[in-house]
Amino acid sequence: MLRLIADSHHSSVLIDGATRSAMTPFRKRLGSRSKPIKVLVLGQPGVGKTALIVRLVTQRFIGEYDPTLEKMYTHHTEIDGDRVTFEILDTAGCHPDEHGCGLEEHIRWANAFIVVYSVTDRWSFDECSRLLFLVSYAKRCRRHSANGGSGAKQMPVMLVGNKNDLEAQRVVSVADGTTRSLEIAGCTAFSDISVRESPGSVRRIFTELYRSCTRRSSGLISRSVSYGQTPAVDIPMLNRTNVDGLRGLTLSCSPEAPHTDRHSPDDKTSATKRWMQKVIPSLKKNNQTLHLIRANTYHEHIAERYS
Ligand SMILES: Nc1nc2c(ncn2[C@@H]2O[C@H](COP(=O)(O)OP(=O)(O)OP(=O)(O)O)[C@@H](O)[C@H]2O)c(=O)[nH]1
Repeated sequence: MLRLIADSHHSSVLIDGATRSAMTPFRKRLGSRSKPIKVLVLGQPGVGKTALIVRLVTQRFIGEYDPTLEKMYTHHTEIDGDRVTFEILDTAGCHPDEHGCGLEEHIRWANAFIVVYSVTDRWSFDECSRLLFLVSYAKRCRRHSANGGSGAKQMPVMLVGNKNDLEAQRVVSVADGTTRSLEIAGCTAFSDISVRESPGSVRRIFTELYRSCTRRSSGLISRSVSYGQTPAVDIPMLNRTNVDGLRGLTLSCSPEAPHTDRHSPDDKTSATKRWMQKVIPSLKKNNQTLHLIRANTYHEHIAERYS
């Protein structure tokens, strides 16, 4: 069994099964959060669930992971000055139809969800819909249960397309992922990343989950989309932004920054607009509005509206 060792900044412990617990020293922070955020990581076998979690807790990409064991990880970190503990359950390729899989129980246990697919595997993407449906159904049940409504709205669900370093083998486009995340009720964010190439994107996913749980991400923004920073992507780097007064999907880009798009001779702004043309129909269908915030005018909160 793989055992992870605490590093200097983020004390991280792997727990065998869900029953054993472990504590590691943690230096005092300004703020604190006593309740751990329980994150359930779902997805088909081989999409990179374990790699994603291991990347978070060790900052390493190990390459090969035990495909059969279900594992619980505890990760202590600091976000926005708060001490944060994540309990992360890796469902290890558990298929929804498998007998004794315990998926429903896991969904009940969790208060944040990451549903992972591989951008090189269409089936893993299609199966996400079912997982997202199960999660969203469980959330609705909690909301309607006698006293269970309180936390239901704060249960973020993130759809993550992994392995975008394998651009040549990509069969699920970023637009597909974005559209799916907009179509499925209860999905709060979408990210197209490479666990292997972009450790920062993994960290951003968990930061986003924490902020959603604590309602610190702008409540005005109904969805968020982000990309791992990799030269292989055929669209520019876009980040979710918190901008007061805007509803819908908000993106920021840096048109003045040197573009890293090796597939297109266009500058970032053109690439952004091209990409938006693909996404806008699905936004309209879902009554979403897309705002493009230029990074250089971001602080003045000047937005160009595309709707
Ligand atoms: N190229 C590439 N390979 C990746 C990436 N993430 C994971 N992998 C590889 O994909 C394979 C499967 O990764 P795992 O983390 O074991 O996938 P899993 O979803 O946990 O699989 P199960 O445990 O079977 O459910 C491994 O060989 C990883 O090295 C990535 O971002 N890029």
